[in-house]
Amino acid sequence: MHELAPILSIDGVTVAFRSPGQSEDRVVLNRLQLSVEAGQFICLLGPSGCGKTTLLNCVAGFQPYEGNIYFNGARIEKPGKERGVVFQEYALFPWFTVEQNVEFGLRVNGVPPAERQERVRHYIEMVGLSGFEKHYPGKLSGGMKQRAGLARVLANEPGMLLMDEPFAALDEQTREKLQTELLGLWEQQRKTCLFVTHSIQEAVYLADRVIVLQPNPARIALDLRIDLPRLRNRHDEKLLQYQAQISETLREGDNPYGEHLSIITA
Ligand SMILES: Nc1ncnc2c1ncn2[C@@H]1O[C@H](COP(=O)(O)OP(=O)(O)OP(=O)(O)O)[C@@H](O)[C@H]1O
Repeated sequence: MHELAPILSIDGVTVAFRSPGQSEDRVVLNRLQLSVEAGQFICLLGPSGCGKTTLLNCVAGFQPYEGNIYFNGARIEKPGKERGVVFQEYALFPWFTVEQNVEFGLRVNGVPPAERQERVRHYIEMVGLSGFEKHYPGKLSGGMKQRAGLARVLANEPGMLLMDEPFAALDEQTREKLQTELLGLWEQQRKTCLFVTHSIQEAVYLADRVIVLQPNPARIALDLRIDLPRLRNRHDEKLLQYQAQISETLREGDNPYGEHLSIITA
């Protein structure tokens, strides 16, 4: 049978850090392997400090690593506009309006003015911020800031979205709303997503595939396909079974630092 070539191939990736005052490196990622097919929505879950952000940063091109990461066949060496990163803290310029924030990356990337304007309009509308173009981030709610942050990244039309706990700073109601909106956007474009979260519920609601990492160094303890159509019912029995399976894996984890208590299970 013909196998789809992965769009993202993480092959033997190792990252070690030297903490201040320590004489030895701490290996956070050790020869990690992961293949992601185009269009897949992957959630990375694991105890605090296990290396989720480090892995995402390697794929974003922010973090040097040993081994190989290929995106669309090219080795990742530095950040690139084909990989859009959405952070928890919105990463908006406070002195720019919403539309100026969305336009900024397009200017930097030399997109011609007419196309820039059209893309700004299109993506602001897509995230539901039409009417707020002239507003400054300081005047927006957390959910609206994250919508603006998403529009800013989507406007660059990246091939993949890298999201590091993008909804963690939001209240529960807003978070759930944005999760559903994100899936709406994802259904339209089917971009490959790598999404870091602490929330098991968020992971099973969003993902095609949940990757559970265990720490010291990070290893894949569970690679779980979430085989349910979207939009999912958050109380669906099968969804709750997936949640229980993930909780169980996290409990079984060997975690001498006891940091897994930060995982949100309920
Ligand atoms: N630049 C750095 N220098 C030294 N140590 C680092 C650096 N970046 C990360 N680390 C360490 O690497 C480990 C993994 O960090 P990372 O942020 O990737 O974990 P995480 O799983 O994303 O954690 P969290 O869920 O709390 O965000 C942690 O022990 C962290 O302290």
